[in-house]
Amino acid sequence: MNQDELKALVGQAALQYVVPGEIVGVGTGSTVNKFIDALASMKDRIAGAVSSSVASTARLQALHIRVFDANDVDQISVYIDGADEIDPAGHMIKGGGAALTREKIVAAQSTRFICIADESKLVTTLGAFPVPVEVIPMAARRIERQFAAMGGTAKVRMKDGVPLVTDNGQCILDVSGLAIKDPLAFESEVNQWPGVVTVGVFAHQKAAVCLLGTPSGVKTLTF
Ligand SMILES: O=C[C@H](O)[C@H](O)[C@H](O)COP(=O)(O)O
Repeated sequence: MNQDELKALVGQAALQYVVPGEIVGVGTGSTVNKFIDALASMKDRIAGAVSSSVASTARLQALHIRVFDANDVDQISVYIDGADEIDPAGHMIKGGGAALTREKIVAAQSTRFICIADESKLVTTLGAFPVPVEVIPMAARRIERQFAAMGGTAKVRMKDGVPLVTDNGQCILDVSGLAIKDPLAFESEVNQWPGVVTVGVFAHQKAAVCLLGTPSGVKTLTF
């Protein structure tokens, strides 16, 4: 099975966590796209979705799945999203698709985070994947220096030759060279730096379950 097929496998498997009659929280990315496509098969049995990005909203709406504004919804039972890395405790790095801020908002609004990923995303220690951090552009240089003091190298994410602009009108720093041994402490610290909108370490909103796509099928990890 190739990586795309593994993503489709977990996207389909995530349907078992969707609560009929309710609104489901929907993440962003290539694995979530598989979930959204699978969700279309039960669109008449759910109330709709709260989406974490412009891209996921467009895909949901194209499949005639109703998308609610997060402000119009109270608690969500289940949030389904992918990850760039997940550790054995369910802490994750997210934001490879630049959607980390809205993802963290919808995850915070949800009771259970169900992570869907192919097995390449499971790591012992977070940090081999550069940590995405959404920042206010005028603070980017200062935040780069703060990461340098920690031993990391931060680079502004580019798209088509110019700094990428997120759905929230901000930019992304990708920080390499960090081995994140204490994800909770790391997330708390970076969150306090002026100009940081969201750090792409999800330790306070970690996964409750991870559906991991492997060549021998879906492996379920619970945390
Ligand atoms: O901003 C994007 C998200 O955090 C994605 O969920 C993450 O990058 C994983 O994406 P993919 O499923 O495409 O590997």
